[in-house]
Amino acid sequence: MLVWSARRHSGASRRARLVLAAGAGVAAASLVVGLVGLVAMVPDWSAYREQRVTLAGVVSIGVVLSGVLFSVGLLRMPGLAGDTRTVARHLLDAVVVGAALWFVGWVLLSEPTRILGAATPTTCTAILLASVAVAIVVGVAVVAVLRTARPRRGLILTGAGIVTTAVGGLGVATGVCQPGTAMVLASTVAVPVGVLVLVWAVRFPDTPGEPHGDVIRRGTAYAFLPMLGMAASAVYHLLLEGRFTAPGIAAGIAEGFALVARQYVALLDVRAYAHRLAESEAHYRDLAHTDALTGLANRRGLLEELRRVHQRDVPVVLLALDLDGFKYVNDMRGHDVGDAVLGDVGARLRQNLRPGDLAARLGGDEFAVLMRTGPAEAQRAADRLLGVLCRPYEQGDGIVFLSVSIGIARRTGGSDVPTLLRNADLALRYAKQRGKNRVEQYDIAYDQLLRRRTTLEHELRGAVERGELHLVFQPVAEIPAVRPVGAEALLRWTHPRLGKVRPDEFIPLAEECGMIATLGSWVLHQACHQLALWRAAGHDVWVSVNVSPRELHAPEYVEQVAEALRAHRVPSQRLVLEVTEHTVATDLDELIKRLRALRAIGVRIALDDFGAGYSSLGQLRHLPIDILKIDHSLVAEQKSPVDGRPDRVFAPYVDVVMRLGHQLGLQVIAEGVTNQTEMAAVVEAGCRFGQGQLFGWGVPAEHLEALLESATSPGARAVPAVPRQIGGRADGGVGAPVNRTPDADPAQSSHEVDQRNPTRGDQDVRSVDSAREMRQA
Ligand SMILES: Nc1nc2c(ncn2[C@@H]2O[C@H](COP(=O)(O)OP(=O)(O)OP(=O)(O)O)[C@@H](O)[C@H]2O)c(=O)[nH]1
Repeated sequence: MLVWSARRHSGASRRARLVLAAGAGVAAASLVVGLVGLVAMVPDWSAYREQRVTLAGVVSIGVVLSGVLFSVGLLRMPGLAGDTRTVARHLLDAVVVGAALWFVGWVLLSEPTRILGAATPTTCTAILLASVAVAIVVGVAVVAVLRTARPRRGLILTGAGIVTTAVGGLGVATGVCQPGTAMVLASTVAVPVGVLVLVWAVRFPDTPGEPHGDVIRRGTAYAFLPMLGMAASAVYHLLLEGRFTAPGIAAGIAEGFALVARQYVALLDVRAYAHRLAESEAHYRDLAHTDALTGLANRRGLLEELRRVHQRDVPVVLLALDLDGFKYVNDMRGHDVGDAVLGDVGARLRQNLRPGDLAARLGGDEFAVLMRTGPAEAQRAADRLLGVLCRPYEQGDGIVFLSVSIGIARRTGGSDVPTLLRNADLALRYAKQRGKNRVEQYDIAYDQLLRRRTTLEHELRGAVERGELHLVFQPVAEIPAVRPVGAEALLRWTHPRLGKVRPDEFIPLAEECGMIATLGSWVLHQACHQLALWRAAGHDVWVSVNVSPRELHAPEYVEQVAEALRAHRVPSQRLVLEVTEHTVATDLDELIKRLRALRAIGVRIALDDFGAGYSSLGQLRHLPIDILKIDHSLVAEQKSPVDGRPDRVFAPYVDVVMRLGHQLGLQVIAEGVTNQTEMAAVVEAGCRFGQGQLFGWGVPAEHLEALLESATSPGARAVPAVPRQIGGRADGGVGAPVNRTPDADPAQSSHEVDQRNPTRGDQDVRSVDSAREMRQA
């Protein structure tokens, strides 16, 4: 039956059940032998003393054999069976339990307790062996049940069946030795009951379980129970003045050895566990120091290596690398291609390392190479890496072209790890600033430069709220009458600690750090506010404001301008927005769209710095503008090519631009007019408006108002030329390109401006009211 039921299982489970079936078969056979003997001897049972001893021996052998098979079968059950050490562990546990049980049994059966009294089988020594086998079987069953994960109903039943069968077998062997037949008869019932329970247990599914278990979760506290049982029964035995004979001592020795062996196996388990722990720790440490995408070290790995080399007295150079424009690879080709390129970069770095150097990916498209060498060799290595990393990257559906910027910093006397990292990063930033695709060595001068930039960027963020910004206005004059008709609003920043900050320093910075829109909006409102005040005072003037490419790029800019005009109630024609040729060069279609929208609300558009070199004449034809401002470089005084006389009026480019402007229906303003000769030249070329040193620098609003008043008062004279101030001027219009006026001077104080303030003149001054009037003029 058992064999048949075992076939319902497969693999290890089937094999285990077949062994159990063999055990049950042997147990049944010994039962049959016992019964046959019983039947043969029962008429004169007590007379067959010797034959019964032999029969008890035969049955005991059957019990031992079936006990071994039961133990093996149980230990091979799924959920228990594992490697040799697992089996050894279970077996030793079973011996610990079994030896304790046997010892307790020995105490109870031996003198003086003798619970079986006269029925004690003292003559059949073979039973001793069977009892040991049964004790071990019970131990194995207890351990199997305790060690198997739930649900374990099937295993509990299997254990119960095995124990019942084994105990039944022992009962038969013991009963055969006794003068009466009661015990044999009672025990013969136990064996088939046990086998039936075994058959019943097969109906339950195999238990799952983890034979190896976790050394942390696997407890050995249960071992106290058998020890306590043993100790209590030993004390009890001593108290009754019992003697410890050889079997009792043997059981004690077996228990002791089993416990020691079990501890040894536990120690091996702990050692193996500690080894696994150390291995996984090393693995995770490696992972924690490795970049998953490239397999290079990550930032933590680099830092650890830096700290390590920092303790040694060797030359150390750190290369900081950053791919140029990498975000476009992601944007255009997708993140997967971006990842593949980063992987290739890692591989190229690895292939080009010198022995002992370390490459790392610090994150994103930032890499670093730590070299144990001097700066000259590092420079050569960096140049080589620049070439290697700039080679095309073949990526499935096409080639990716990239360049890289590299900063080099070397460890100097007292510099620590953070300083080395920071210096390499500064050198990298400098390489980026200087146009990318290049190598730069760290220099203290960049450091100061970048520190100042960082300070300025930080301070600029609160400059509007702290009221550190103000506008100055540079007059635009009608020429040759030299009558102010407009003013260009220029932004100035005076910081309480840093003093006056040059516009050509802070405006590009505002562009880069995304503050230009905030500054531009502030300038627009201030300029409109001032325009409203001047108009309320009866001055017929317009104001121009410089607009950055970034502002023009924003779709909401047109609405912002309209809102500013509404808020300050100024006619839109009085506002001129100056865009630079640089803006034109970036995104012409977008620019045209935005300029058209601005003109649609009545605002006039001036193209600043025309001729400085960005836009083509073809583009000019498409640009919806009203005013051309000729760059100062075209206005600058030139000698006549005919006779070389400096006093001879000659402005060929102004002449050309004037014709072009008039052809296109534009007004033209000559910028950077510094003296009478230049004014005469631009007037002769047909230009009627000028701006520059000759007509005044950027002055506070009240000074420009005084200028306007002087121009409109009866008997007013032409505005006198203003002497060039110390240090020149800075054209601080928002969005103005850097260094577009060589004579820039941000340090201009209101005091200086006061001194230069034009006196009221007697020139016949007319007002220019609108673009139409400008055109007529
Ligand atoms: N594919 C990929 N992209 C990443 C990963 N980590 C960061 N990035 C992207 O890498 C880009 C890094 O861009 P930046 O270095 O700021 O800019 P850049 O385009 O390289 O420009 P510059 O450095 O100024 O030349 C960003 O677009 C990030 O989103 C990554 O693991 N995989």
